[in-house]
Amino acid sequence: MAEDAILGYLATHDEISDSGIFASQHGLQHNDVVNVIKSLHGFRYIDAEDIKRESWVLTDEGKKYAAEGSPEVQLFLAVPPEGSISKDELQKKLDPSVFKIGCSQAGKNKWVDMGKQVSRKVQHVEDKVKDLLIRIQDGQELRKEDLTSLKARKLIVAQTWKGYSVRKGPNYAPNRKKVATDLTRENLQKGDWKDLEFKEYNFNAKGPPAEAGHVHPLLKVKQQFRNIFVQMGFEEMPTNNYVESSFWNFDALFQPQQHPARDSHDTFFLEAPSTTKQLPEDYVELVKNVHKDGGYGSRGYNYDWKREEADKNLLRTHTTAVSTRMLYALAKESFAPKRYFSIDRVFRNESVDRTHLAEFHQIEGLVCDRGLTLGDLIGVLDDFFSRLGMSKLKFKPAYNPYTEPSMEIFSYHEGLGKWVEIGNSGMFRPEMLLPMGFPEDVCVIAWGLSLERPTMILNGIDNIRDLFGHKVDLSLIKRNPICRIGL
Ligand SMILES: N[C@@H](Cc1ccccc1)C(=O)O
Repeated sequence: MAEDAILGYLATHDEISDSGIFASQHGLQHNDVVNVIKSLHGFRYIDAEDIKRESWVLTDEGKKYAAEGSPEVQLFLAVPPEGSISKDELQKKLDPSVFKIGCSQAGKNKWVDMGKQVSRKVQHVEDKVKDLLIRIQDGQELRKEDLTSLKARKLIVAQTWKGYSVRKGPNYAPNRKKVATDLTRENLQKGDWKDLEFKEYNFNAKGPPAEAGHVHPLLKVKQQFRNIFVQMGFEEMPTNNYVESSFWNFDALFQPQQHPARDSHDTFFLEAPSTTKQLPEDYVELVKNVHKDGGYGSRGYNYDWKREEADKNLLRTHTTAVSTRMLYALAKESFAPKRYFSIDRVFRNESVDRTHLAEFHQIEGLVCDRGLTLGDLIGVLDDFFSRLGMSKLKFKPAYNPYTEPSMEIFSYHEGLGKWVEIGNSGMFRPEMLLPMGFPEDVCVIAWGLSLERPTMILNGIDNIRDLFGHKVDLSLIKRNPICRIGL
């Protein structure tokens, strides 16, 4: 509207001399007119020059007197027309500031006699100050000396008014050409892109301000787990790389090479580089022997262990590969009890559905000490999960190639009214620990769970794709302000 008015006016006039007057003549808001002027000026439709005017506005005190009368008149009216009033009486009738200012101004004006008793010297007064203030409110011009006295009494302040004078610019046209902001499929199909004028990028434009910091629920829950581990005296393990060799992911864990998990149906193998460059040769030899022939009181698997299988690179399928490397390093030092945890990404060649993704996060904890028992494992798990608010636990015997005994962990889900599997656990086998070089009486209890599952339960999410990956529900992130991460 303002744009049509400005361009239309310039079609028949040389100049808009004052944007403020133009706005009020055309029934427009001056702000809108200014915005349009800036935009048209940017595209050189018009030339614009700043104009400034000083104007006067009432201070809060000034506004009060314009409404209620000046203090001197309020004081005068409080003095009886005949006789007198004691100063104390008079003070009680007025506001403290009105009394103070009123006394001095009315005294100066010679309206009243000020002593212990106050009496009128004149019968009528005019409230000149109030009249002047009202005239300023109405936008009228005042004499210089009146302005000076109101300013001295801090009843008015100067305000600079800014506006523009406007003339036609080099690109002037009575209507602004519509500039395209996007190149659409239709533009390409119709071929009209050739005639389109595109809006230039504004690299100085600022994006909408973020309302607050937000954190992804997975990160938040990850931090909660971290806090629990740290409270229980666990140290975080370095989580290494996503690419791992089959050796560290499987062989070192006494997982036989024919195990179905080592199939490409279950595991992502790397094409390039397809094999690892380096393995600790002495240790590889010990691992090979325990698979083939056993030892350390074990009969082994009695199969033809192949180095090529161990060399194959893959995307690690569990964070137990992280624990394995850590334990191997630990076994080289003189023994001291340890508690470790890791939370990081793992990959499995699974078909993706509401509850499964091909990549997810695992949380893994382990305790390494002399003479640990299954009771210690159950006790640690009980402590760990009750800190998460899951105090009803059930354990079910299970099988893992690297743990014996092994237990699946179930928790009673009040909302669903049933037991749900929340993790897997066990005591690492001697076939895994002894080739690393641990003393025979050292035991390692360990457990692992997914990060996504408790996050989904805690956030009431029933489709994992809303939580993780390229289809993530962004409003979910917005509902998780960063201040609650508890860092
Ligand atoms: N690695 C197991 C979890 C686990 C960790 C440690 C001990 C036992 C089990 C899994 O991926 O499910």
